[in-house]
Amino acid sequence: MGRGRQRGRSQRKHFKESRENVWKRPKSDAPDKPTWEPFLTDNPNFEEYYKEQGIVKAEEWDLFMEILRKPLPAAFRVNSNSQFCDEIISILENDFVKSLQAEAIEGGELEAIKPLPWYPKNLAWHSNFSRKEIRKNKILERFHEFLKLENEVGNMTRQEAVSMVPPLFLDVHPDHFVLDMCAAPGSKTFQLLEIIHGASEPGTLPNGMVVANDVDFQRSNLLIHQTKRMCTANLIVTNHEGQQFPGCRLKGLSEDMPINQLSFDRVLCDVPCSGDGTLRKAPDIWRKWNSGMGNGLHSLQVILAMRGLSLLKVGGKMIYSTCSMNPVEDEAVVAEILRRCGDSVELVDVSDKLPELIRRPGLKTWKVRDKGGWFTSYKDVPQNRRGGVIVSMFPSGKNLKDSTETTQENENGGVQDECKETENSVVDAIPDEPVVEVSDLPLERCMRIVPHDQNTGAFFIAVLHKVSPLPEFQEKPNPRKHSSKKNADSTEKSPAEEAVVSANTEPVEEEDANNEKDDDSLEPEKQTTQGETTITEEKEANPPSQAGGKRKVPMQGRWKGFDPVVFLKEETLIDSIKEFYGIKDESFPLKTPKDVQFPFTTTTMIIFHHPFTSSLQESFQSS
Ligand SMILES: C[S@@+](CC[C@H](N)C(=O)[O-])C[C@H]1O[C@@H](n2cnc3c(N)ncnc32)[C@H](O)[C@@H]1O
Repeated sequence: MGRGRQRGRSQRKHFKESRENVWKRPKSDAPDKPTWEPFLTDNPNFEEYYKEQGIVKAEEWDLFMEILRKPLPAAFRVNSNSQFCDEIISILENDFVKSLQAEAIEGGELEAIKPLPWYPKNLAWHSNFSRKEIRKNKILERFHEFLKLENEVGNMTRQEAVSMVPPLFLDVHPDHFVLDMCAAPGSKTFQLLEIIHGASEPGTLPNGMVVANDVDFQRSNLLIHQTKRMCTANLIVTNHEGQQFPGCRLKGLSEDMPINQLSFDRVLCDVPCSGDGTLRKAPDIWRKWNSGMGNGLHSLQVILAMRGLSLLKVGGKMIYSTCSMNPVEDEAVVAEILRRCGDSVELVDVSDKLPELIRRPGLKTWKVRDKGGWFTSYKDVPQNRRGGVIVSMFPSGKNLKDSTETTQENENGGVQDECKETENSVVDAIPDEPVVEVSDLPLERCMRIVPHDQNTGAFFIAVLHKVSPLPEFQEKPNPRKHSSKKNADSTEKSPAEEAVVSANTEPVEEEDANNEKDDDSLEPEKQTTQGETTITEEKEANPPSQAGGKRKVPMQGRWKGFDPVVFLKEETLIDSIKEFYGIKDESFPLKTPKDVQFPFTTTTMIIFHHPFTSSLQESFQSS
């Protein structure tokens, strides 16, 4: 057994043990025994911040906090492409639900697993059992084993309920080219692949494809691990800074077809964020949270979204989403990209879609906080705070004081006149009162899901439609301006802000947390082939810089992560697989030809796991 695998096991054990103990209270009969304290579920800064932002109505506040402090119910999805999909739903409905209901009636306590009412075709479910209950109850134990096994083979996926929402609003079709810009650990990529494969006949490949990108190569391992359960040939995984994602060229299928610039029908921009929507699942965020976390990510989020829009086809749609409730990471980012894009991008009203999903309209007004205090308008931000607090964080996106001064110099119009001039904002100002900026962009079309709406985590989603090419200067990434390392807007980091590095990523489901292997040797290729289409990078992206704090840069050169191709070397193992699948030598030669290197044969074995064996077999044999 390799060193990497051993280390992985012990990491997993340690991880599990620490997770088990998170909610455990010290036993009164063993006071001297060292035990884990439960995580604090208090943070005065958090409470003050969200009260001030009016994230929920005053009368909802106590319920909001109460639910935030409760552990999150587990949620999972049945893979709609699995050949066992109907069977699995039937087992859930007729076996587990009924047995649990019967037990609940007898014992009066257990709550049965339930489908999520807003997810189509009863494909997504949630259950609300503690680990203790699982250990004590035979049906739950059996259910847990079932879930683990089906998850492993790709028939089911554990995924936080609200994280399932963005792909549902993206309106993906099987022939779409989709870019998932910040994709790891890949739960939404998996959903996108399900849609791409949705209509294809067994043995055929759909025309669409998903390019799943993440800057973090270690998290990309999880992405590969997650998506390989789909057995798809319609996925490319890339390791770029999303804001520098390179322009790609599609090589024509025939000589008379010109080379085309690759643009995407759909883009999912599920950005790194402060992650306070995942507090119920990752309670350590209670301790780390501070308002600087959101401020420090705002600029990166804007440039990621802008690059997504520039890679989007005219007529295409993009989702901007975060698992944060913070308006500086949510509405402020959407407002800024709408301002930058002018009439070329619209915020889509999706209020009639998925009516059973409870959500709230986006905010029109918010404030910005940093160590210096609260600011209602950029004009109030002192010079020495302007490194960390920038103008696009405010509802107007403008430095109203500067404009007002100009207006006042010309005539006595004051702020009200400025208000007329400001296309995208309304400003309520009474002399000597703080200015309250209210965006008049249609931000109510964004949606925010808060935990007490339907016992979930929190999420923010905006659907954008590119109606015409972006203003020319917004179409291309500007390496100088857009490199996150050099981004002056987000340089000021408080010590607690550094904590964002661990909080800004959607937490990985426990089962996914152990996929490391450290002795792999697959060279990443500059050219990737998908079907007959060759995708060539137009240019090398700039050297990767640090995104969103002290993020590790992706490994260049040798692939050091999880190897998606397993090399089988033992003849006996190969023979047993041949026997199991009934593979005949003449139809699919597996023996190593004398003049061919061994990996040729072993790669063939991997392709054999692929459901589209016949078509791949043909192209493989002819190559
Ligand atoms: C919220 S998580 C994405 C969750 C993922 N969409 C899913 O559903 O499984 C954000 C991801 O963005 C990645 N990330 C951070 N900075 C990035 C950048 N500049 N470009 C691309 N990805 C980035 C992180 O590594 C992280 O995996």
